[in-house]
Amino acid sequence: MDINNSQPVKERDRTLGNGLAAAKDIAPGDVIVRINDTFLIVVEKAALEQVCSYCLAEAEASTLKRCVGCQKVRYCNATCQQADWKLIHKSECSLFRRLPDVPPTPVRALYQALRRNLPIEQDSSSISPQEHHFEELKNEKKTRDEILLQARAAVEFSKSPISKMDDVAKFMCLLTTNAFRATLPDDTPIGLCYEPKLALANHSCIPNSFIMFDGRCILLMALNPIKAGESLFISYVDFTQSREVRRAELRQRYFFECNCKKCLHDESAYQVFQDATIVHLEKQELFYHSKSLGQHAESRINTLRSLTQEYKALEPRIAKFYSLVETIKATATPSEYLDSLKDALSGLSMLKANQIFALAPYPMILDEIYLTYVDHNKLESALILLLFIFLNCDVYNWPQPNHPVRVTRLFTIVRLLRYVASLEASVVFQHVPFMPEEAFDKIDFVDAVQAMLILVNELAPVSHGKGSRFVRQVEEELREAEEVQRLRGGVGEKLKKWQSDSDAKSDGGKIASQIFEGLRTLAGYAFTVMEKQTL
Ligand SMILES: C[S@@+](CC[C@H](N)C(=O)[O-])C[C@H]1O[C@@H](n2cnc3c(N)ncnc32)[C@H](O)[C@@H]1O
Repeated sequence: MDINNSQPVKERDRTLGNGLAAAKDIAPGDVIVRINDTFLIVVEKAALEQVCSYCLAEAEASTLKRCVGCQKVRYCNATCQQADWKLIHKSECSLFRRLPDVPPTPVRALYQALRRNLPIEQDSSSISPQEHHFEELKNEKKTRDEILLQARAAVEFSKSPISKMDDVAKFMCLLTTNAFRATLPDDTPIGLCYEPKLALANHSCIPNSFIMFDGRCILLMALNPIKAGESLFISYVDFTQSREVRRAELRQRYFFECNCKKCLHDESAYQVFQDATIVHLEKQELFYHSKSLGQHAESRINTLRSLTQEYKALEPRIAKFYSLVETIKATATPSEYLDSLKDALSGLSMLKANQIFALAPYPMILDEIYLTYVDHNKLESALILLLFIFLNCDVYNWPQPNHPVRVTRLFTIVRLLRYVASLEASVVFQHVPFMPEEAFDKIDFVDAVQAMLILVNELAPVSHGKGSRFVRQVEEELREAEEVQRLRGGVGEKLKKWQSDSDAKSDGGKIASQIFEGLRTLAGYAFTVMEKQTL
């Protein structure tokens, strides 16, 4: 499935600088570019215990083998260790042994570039000219000092000639503007990645493509159908945030004012959803009916139009929420933090009354509450809240079903369902005594695990790439779920049949429909949960 790297044609767009464009017509979920061995990847300090420093596979620290020399990095096996030794660790290992701590990630990136003799000079023929905002960064004293300090450290550590300082400082600016956050399949950040070919992709708050990592391999994948010659846009920021938040981040880090359609007209998630080209997948349809999502979005757009003043009046409360997360989270006890989140939510009661759940910061507050439940092992409540977030926020904020954030959410729902499935019903009720018994009536959680995994399995190749680690993991978990079902002698075979024929009217289709209806009912208790669930 490799695509020739030279296929995406570069185009000169006068307003955005260099960019990428599609070389041929592309369908959602297609891999536009696949680069098997990325130019530069550095695992950050916080992830060193959690991932193999060469192939970037996640594993328990106890199963990864520590480098006996520096004791800092870990590997899956001897093959990964030898490959990394050859690539960079031979140098880095002795550096780590000399230093009291692992140097900052950008310094290690520069060090690696210098030790590997990567072509970092801007006029180098192997790196096409890229925006590095050297002048802008130079003008900000704090940033300039930091960049110079980091460049000096890298030059010193790598024993490079001091004459390289200028190039190194420029490359540092290039990294600041062009590096990607390397991530695990579930979007957990694990380091820094620089890939010159893909760094040319420009930004839009309504992107038509996205970056995906699969170990050391980096993919550019399509969200929408894209015609040959059309520009490719990824999003540099969380595009579900408000326009102010997005623009501030883009200005500060990338030095431009975003003028995409969403920014120009301050479009809401519901408007973007209505304009999006969404591929309807029959199995997913049984969980969320896209027709009713469309109707709901349309009526939210009308409601928002009639509530312009009231919505404007919420701005101070919204600003308060952002400062809350930054300040209180670090100092308050978890219970106090949860109470503040609920306060923030009740300050936005106008949005709840009008069922406008997809607008920032409503989903962010719900997310924080959900994460607080997870952190405190309130997993039944976390499940109910996540189902609500998925069905009321995510489906609008990430309109394309193959968006990796959406698919990862579904997979997290599977994990929580599996936890509940492992408990006796009476134990579940003890954990959430405030839930009425009938809330769980319609659901067999073991069946629900299988049905949801079928949805994730359908999406994983178009969200994470065919044959990727994530796809293999989902396939493995689906096989396990089927085996459990086989031993139980339940509806597993019928669901399996539905998986291959997608027939909503078949026995399996009807069973899946009932399961999803049960899950939607459960999501309907999200506010009961938030009212009653303490830590
Ligand atoms: C990662 S680079 C993308 C490639 C860049 N256009 C180039 O010519 O090298 C990021 C920089 O591209 C420019 N850029 C990207 N998206 C843009 C947009 N939507 N509007 C204006 N400038 C943009 C900004 O200067 C930004 O700092």
